[in-house]
Amino acid sequence: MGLPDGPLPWESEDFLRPALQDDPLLQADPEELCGSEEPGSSGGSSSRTHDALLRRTQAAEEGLARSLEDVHKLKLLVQGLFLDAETSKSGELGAVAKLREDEDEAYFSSYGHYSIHEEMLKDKVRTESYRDFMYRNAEVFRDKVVLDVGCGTGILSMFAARSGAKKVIAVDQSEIIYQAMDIVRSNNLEDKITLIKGRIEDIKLPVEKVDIIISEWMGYFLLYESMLDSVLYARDLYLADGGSVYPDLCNISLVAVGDIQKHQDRIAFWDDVYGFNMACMKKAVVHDAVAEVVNADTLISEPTVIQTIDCNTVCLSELEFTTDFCLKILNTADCTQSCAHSVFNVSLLCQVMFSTGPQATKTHWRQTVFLLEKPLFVQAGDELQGKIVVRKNKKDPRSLFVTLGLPDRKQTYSLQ
Ligand SMILES: C[S@@+](CC[C@H](N)C(=O)[O-])C[C@H]1O[C@@H](n2cnc3c(N)ncnc32)[C@H](O)[C@@H]1O
Repeated sequence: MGLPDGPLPWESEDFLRPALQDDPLLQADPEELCGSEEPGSSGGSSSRTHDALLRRTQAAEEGLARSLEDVHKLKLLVQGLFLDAETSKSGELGAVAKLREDEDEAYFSSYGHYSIHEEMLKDKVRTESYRDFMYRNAEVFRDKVVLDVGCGTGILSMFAARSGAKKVIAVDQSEIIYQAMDIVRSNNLEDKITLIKGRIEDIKLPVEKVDIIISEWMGYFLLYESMLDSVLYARDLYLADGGSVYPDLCNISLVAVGDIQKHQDRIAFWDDVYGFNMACMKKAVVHDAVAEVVNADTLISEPTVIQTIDCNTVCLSELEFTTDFCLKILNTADCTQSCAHSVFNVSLLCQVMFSTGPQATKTHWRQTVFLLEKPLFVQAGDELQGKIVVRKNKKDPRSLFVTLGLPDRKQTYSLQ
């Protein structure tokens, strides 16, 4: 897959101009439309704004109707403004929330199959960390209303219920929720856990506010899948003052790796494949970030944190970032790749944390490897300076582009 090449049609001003140039409301500053209302308030001006926007959408549909597709894009834009106005504390609406159902279908159908849930449930580091933090902090959950964003089989909801939550609302868009309904009944927790099928961005919860949001939203390289966007959406709309999102603190670290064997397997391999030169394939190979287990013996630097996320305060824009880093080299070697991993932390009374790093117990996330096209010679004691840029793919906001700048090179990788 190539790099993003310019804005989508509805992102360009030219697309909007013919439709909107005479419409003062749609030309208004988005901040004016958002006003200063609290998220979730059913105050008049947001719904008025919504009505007015809808009226204008209808007019736009009648007047414009360049094609059904154009009208759909316009509706999306208006819907985006409406949601901004009514729901988002920060005034931001993530690209994931704006995805059409058909654009996001493959994502949710992948979660409909039992096997992905089996893999996650069998990842003891992950699942036991969630269990331990809820069971050991039962006083935090007692009599609370809890929202589980993306409940899957319902495992986190059931941990929360067993920890004494008064009510748990479990939401998932994928078909796995039908299994969760059976699972919850089989464990006699139907009085406590309410399951709702739908995207958190599309449904209305049966309560105005929740005390706690739990979610297992973490993807490869922490941010792949962009599911954190959905958790932040839920936080801004439903979390009561003084409420908490768990896990709360996460970070992404980078470390240098010297693994010539792995490099040859993936790069030099193409020079001679059964006697044929396939070197042109290298260009494709080096742009793919790969999730794999890195042998801890091949690490040649100290890890360095490139991003810290506090789920209670982070805003959407911070999920794309640029960070300068410095890797302290410990061993003289050819640096063949860098690898990223995450640490998840739940800073409660009884703190629980786990790492997906190469030196920790293996998890289903493994590590994310960024292979260097050509190895880079480094010596013990060197400080390898670099810059990392993380951006969502505009054409597919659940996937990411990561650009790694090192002293004499720059490479962009895609995570998809
Ligand atoms: C990583 S799985 C976690 C499942 C479960 N919580 C667990 O810990 O085993 C994420 C789940 O969130 C669901 N999900 C992702 N984004 C969602 C959204 N915006 N609305 C509703 N469900 C969502 C997916 O369908 C998937 O089942």
